[in-house]
Amino acid sequence: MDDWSCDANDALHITVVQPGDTKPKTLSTFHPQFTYPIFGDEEQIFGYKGLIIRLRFAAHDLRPHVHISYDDRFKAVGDTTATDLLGALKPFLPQEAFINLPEYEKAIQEDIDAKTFTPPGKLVLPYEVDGRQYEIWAGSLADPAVQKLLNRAQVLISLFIEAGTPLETDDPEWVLERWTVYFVRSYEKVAPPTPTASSYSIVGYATAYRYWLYQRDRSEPSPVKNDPFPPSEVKIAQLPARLRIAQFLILPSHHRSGHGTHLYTTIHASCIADDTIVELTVEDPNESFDALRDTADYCLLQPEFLKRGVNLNPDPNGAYSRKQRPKTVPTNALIPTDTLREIRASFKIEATQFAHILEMFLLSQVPESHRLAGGTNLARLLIKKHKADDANDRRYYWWRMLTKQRLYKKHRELLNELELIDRVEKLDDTVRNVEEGYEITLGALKDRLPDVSEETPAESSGRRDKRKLVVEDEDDEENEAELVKRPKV
Ligand SMILES: CC(=O)SCCNC(=O)CCNC(=O)[C@H](O)C(C)(C)COP(=O)(O)OP(=O)(O)OC[C@H]1O[C@@H](n2cnc3c(N)ncnc32)[C@H](O)[C@@H]1OP(=O)(O)O
Repeated sequence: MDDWSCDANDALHITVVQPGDTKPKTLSTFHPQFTYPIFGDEEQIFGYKGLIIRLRFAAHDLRPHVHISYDDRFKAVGDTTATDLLGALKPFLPQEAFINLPEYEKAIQEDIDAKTFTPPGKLVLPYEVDGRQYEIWAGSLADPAVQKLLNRAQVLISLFIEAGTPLETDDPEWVLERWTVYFVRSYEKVAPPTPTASSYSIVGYATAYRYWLYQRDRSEPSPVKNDPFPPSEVKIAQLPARLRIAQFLILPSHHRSGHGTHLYTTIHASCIADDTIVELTVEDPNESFDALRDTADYCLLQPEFLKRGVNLNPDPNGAYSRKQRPKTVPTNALIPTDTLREIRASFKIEATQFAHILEMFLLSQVPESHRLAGGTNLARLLIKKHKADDANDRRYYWWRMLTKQRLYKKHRELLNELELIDRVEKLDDTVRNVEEGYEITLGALKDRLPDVSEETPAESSGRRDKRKLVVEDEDDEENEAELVKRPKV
């Protein structure tokens, strides 16, 4: 029976086409990353030999088509039958994808609107990569032209984003506006292959929606009303909101050329320019998106941190000269918390993401020879702690304490279920994993940014306020088990 089974990811070919001299020509072909939403968890198709499911998209307007071919098909034996391919594909593709191939090819070759096609919405950013021109356009999902394109593109979400789900595009207009589905697509402007062809070709797209930010003035009594929602005088799209990136996709043929970064920074720039948006968030980012976002946010924030002299104070509240280590992590004396709050608010970066970028930056300010990556003697540091002779060793000590403080606060419930010794060990392992993840990102950024890690750190502003709580104490500096490698913690 195995002979009749094949890997669904291999069988599915996604092809981007343009009109050619006599019939459509292929611009790029690639396989999906996931087919489990369509063909089940095993991602296997039963009952075909030499199966090819070709999913074509017109390069400019994504007109879709699916074509199935195979050498042989399993003849049913009892209840055992070949996978119903059309039945599996139909819920994921627009009806228009199921016309016959000659009809589709004719539509591509003779598309009289192609020449004048421009992506719906507004041009937000033209840019160039390796001498080729690209553009990012943005439009509201309430625009029917945007809806049409999104409906055609959405199958790609199931095929490339784990647990990604298509958006509902037939919601009432006020919902579509609320999601302000801030929709960004990136198009490559290519020389048209025929006089009537479009010069646009898709590279990727992203959607983002406005998440209403509840800000109640607690001095006012709460007015409970039973009026219809939304009230007619309220424009949902103008209420204070977080912008949340929901789907984000660059086609495999264009990976690692900076398009994802252009798309992300364009969305981020639009947030900064929009007074109604308070911060940018991301829905369930995966590891590669996190890598992209970390590098992009770091490039954005690093110059600001340097300009504002952000660094760790190696001697908070004179701790170095005292015998007793402070009982709590003296956050306000270690880092300029007011300045950082201001930077975070003006760059509209979500709190945990900001903490990651800040930790990464503060780590980079400790010369590498004083960090784990440079082989620093951690055992000795854990004995000397805040009294280490070298200011950079103390800076690194306090970096670990600050990072542990955040991790402890975030995972307090989980950690408090553990015995003290296990808790300490777990936290220590976690901070180590976080540090390793930061070192990977800092390494990836080396070519893009000037290396500032060996610079003399500025002394802190010496604020004295204390903050409650923190990591247990850290005679416990033996830390903890895992909360995962390269964890987003
Ligand atoms: C909210 C969500 O939708 S989460 C889901 C995100 N989307 C997907 O996973 C769909 C499939 N994948 C993709 O669409 C793309 O791989 C993306 C969007 C994740 C990345 O897009 P790209 O255009 O390749 O990113 P870009 O070229 O701008 O990369 C910028 C940096 O991010 C990091 N990066 C990007 N992709 C990866 C990866 N797969 N692994 C590790 N690091 C990565 C690298 O540091 C890279 O810089 P470098 O190439 O100089 O090393």
